[in-house]
Amino acid sequence: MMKIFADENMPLVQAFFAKLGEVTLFNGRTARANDIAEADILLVRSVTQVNEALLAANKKLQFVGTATIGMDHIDRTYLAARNIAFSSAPGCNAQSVVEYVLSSLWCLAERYQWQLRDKTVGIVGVGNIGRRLANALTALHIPVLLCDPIRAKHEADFAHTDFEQLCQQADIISFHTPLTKTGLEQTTHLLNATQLAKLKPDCAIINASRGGVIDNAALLAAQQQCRRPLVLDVWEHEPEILRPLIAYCDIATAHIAGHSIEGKARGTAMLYQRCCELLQIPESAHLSELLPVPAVEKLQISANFGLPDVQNVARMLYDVRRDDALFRYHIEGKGFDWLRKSYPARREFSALQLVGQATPPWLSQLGFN
Ligand SMILES: NC(=O)C1=CN([C@@H]2O[C@H](COP(=O)(O)OP(=O)(O)OC[C@H]3O[C@@H](n4cnc5c(N)ncnc54)[C@H](O)[C@@H]3O)[C@@H](O)[C@H]2O)C=CC1
Ligand SMILES: O=C(O)C(=O)[C@H](O)COP(=O)(O)O
Repeated sequence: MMKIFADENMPLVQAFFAKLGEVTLFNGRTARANDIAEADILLVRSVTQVNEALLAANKKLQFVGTATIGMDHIDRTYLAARNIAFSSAPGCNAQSVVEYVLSSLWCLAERYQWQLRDKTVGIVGVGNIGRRLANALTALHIPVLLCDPIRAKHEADFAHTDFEQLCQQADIISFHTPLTKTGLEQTTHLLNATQLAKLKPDCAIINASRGGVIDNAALLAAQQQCRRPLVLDVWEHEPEILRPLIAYCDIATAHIAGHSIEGKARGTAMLYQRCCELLQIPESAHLSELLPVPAVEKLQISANFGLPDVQNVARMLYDVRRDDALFRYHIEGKGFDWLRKSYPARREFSALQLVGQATPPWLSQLGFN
């Protein structure tokens, strides 16, 4: 019987994988080689470094899956050398991150009395998340600048703004790149002391990508010099983050931007589908049948429903201030990993059906059903 080892924080892993083999759960942050030496299939999330140190003792491993978008914790070169099949879950929680950013923008606009339509949002990294965010902001009539040099190289019609220019022009910058450490477009410390000095004095920074995309020490120094609006979901050296930085954040959260129920569950479902393909067996479990029924399924809207109302409806589903309050209350005591493991349920906009005579088309651009 197949031995499947899965991170204990993967939702629905028994529901999906129990028919494929014997499922054993493990602590993703502390897992060592002996813990998973018997695995035929290894399913992880972002906190497990999958490399030779972890896998050298396991000679039978056939497949590694990460139920995440980011892959910076996976040594893909080593897996290829061992001829171990690999899959991530591209886009699984992209909408969840977009809704995190939208909630943060509405929170900042309220706090600083901004009119978001008067602000230009620079999106750095325009893949699954960045493009969805750009669509949503456009639906809200918020101007955007797009920075993605890799897409610019391959897509003649991509409206690229280079990073230097974006830093000088944007009123708000949101990062959505992978964390890469090599290559011409590497993103480690993409926002460093030099670039920070070039931002508009009140340019807001939002990071829900990876902590290392921003030099956190330089960010702290810059904030101490001249405090700007700041939203951090990801931090360098998680879970041992730079604690003094928290006081300089408007919103501080524990790497939970992608943690909607749908976002995490889609990750498990995508790995299940990939395993079924590899094992050449038909899928017998389906996400639509396994997601819990939302507390609020439908909302009747009238012809008067407009953009100001969407913020109120969105806040009913998710208000990032909840996560910020939890973070500040528990970070010193129960800590970063506890905050992630015990993350309260959060449903995506798609869980709510807005019913009306003529629902505005921009609602679907925001992710509503
Ligand atoms: N905070 C959280 O909970 C979550 C964080 N993430 C992070 O967000 C990242 C992005 O996610 P997706 O949009 O789904 O990935 P994606 O791979 O679809 O898009 C990333 C985009 O960044 C671009 N890029 C790479 N290097 C760049 C550079 N130097 N400057 C500008 N653009 C660059 C790529 O060309 C690509 O279009 C993930 O790699 C992951 O690290 C993803 C999900 C949840
Ligand atoms: O998908 C990604 O990439 C993320 O950053 C996930 O939100 C990470 O979630 P965990 O695997 O750390 O629970």
